[in-house]
Amino acid sequence: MVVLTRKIAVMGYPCVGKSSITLRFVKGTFPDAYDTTVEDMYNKNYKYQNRDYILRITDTAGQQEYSLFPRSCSFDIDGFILVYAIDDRRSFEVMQTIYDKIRDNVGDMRIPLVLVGNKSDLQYNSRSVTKEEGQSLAAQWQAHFLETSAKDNNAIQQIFEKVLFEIEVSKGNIVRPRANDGGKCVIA
Ligand SMILES: Nc1nc2c(ncn2[C@@H]2O[C@H](COP(=O)(O)OP(=O)(O)OP(=O)(O)O)[C@@H](O)[C@H]2O)c(=O)[nH]1
Repeated sequence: MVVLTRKIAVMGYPCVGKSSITLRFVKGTFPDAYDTTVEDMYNKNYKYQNRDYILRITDTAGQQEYSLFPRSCSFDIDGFILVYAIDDRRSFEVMQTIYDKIRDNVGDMRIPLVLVGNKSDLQYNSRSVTKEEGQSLAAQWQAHFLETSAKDNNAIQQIFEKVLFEIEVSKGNIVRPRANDGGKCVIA
């Protein structure tokens, strides 16, 4: 049996839910207490489109505008998940800076990347970034966009499936569907 290894980095401002998203996906749990991450690495066996994967997920320490780009994300990462929290405007504003640093490290080609607005469960009380703003930023990057809640387990699995889809497209294993294909993808 062939098992494919794919490396994914989860990046973003502190306290936006990077660890919570990762733990929700890897272990199915939501940690109650907030614990600042230095850097954690998780492995998850995952089946996607009839292929078996080991996903190696790096949950990075939160990045501010002037943080150094984590060495662990400088090379050998197949796809990125960039997370902000919809109730934290600052966390959205640093997304472009983090994206620019990824580009500096990875180069010019299209980067397999998903932009995530987390904490969607707070949308009625404390939203400070609109869904349209998230969509528009992701469109500029030609990236996928999702609003999620690690707390409510909303759209978490989709984050990882979308990044995996982009990774496989970039490796030529899946052909991106054309607009008139009715959204079906073709396994190469
Ligand atoms: N309401 C709500 N709270 C969340 C959600 N996800 C995470 N949190 C809370 O946000 C806080 C930070 O979550 P973490 O997952 O530790 O965030 P992080 O981005 O990994 O933080 P750093 O390690 O400091 O960078 C914790 O109190 C979580 O319980 C969510 O979807 N909804």
